[in-house]
Amino acid sequence: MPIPPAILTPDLSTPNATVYPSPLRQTLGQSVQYIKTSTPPPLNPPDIKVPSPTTIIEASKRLAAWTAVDRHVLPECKVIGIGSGSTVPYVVERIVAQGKEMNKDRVFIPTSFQSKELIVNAQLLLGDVDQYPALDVTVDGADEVDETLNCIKGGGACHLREKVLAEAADTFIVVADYRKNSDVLGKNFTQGVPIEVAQFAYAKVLQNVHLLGSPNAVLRMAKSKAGPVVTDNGNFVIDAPFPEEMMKDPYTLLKRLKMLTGVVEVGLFCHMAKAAYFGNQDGSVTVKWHDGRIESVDSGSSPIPKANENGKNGKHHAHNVQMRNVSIREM
Ligand SMILES: O=C[C@H](O)[C@H](O)[C@H](O)COP(=O)(O)O
Repeated sequence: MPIPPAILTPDLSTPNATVYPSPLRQTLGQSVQYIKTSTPPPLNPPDIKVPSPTTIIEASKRLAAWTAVDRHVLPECKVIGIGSGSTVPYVVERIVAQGKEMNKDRVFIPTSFQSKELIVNAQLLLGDVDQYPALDVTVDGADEVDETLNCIKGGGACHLREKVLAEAADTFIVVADYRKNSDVLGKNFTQGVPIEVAQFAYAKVLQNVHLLGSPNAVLRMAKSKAGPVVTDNGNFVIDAPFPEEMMKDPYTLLKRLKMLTGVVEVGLFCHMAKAAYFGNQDGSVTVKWHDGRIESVDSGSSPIPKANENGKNGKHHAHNVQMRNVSIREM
């Protein structure tokens, strides 16, 4: 996929609250507020050919990733966590598009072998959390996100390092396509909560996870290798589907799972994300904020980004894809 050559310095203003206070839905004891934002930065996506279901999903991922990078990977962000999964390449793509000058004094911390490769291949400076235990921002994908920004992560078995970098960052941002936008975890991502376990302890942990309410929990097996998946940390992964009632309170479930001896990390990320960006089929981006606000960023009617006119001298110029003013709508 071509990296857009433009060096963009978008209008990186944060959402500018014209707040509509009517309490439409309760989340975390707060009312949902639908907000109107200032004109969001234009996107400048490269050409994508004829839409097919796959490219619509990919376009949705890209829209989410680019919008999130434009808003949260700001010039002052110098230590940046790079998540894992199929949405994160678009995050790196957009960061690269901010230009060499912007990136020359930044360091990028990977959450996996995959994201290390992305950083190295993009010729960005690779760092380690050993050297940089405090990050400005981490941007990562998710398998599912609920109403209050709890996430299931670890579909790619990367959730231990991802959680470390999510926690270490001042700002943790999630990017995903519309399929991940959910009200209760486990509805869309049905394979279960990923639980990284020490190899030695897996059978005992599995037994305990069954007793804890997930009788169908299994050890994750590799696809092109005989035997189980082994994480970047040399551990195994258990996938544990829990009943909806338990998934409605993921924080309690997280605490119970973490108490099991042999569990290294659980792929439930509770109360961590500041915002989650979902690219939609219609070309809009839904942004769920940690305080319950839901924003809809309309980038035009087509789900497939059109060709662009590149910016010059680090400034924005006209783009064919202009994100219109944010519309307010109930969801
Ligand atoms: O272990 C993998 C990570 O948690 C990913 O961020 C997650 O699985 C989402 O990946 P994708 O963007 O490919 O759906």
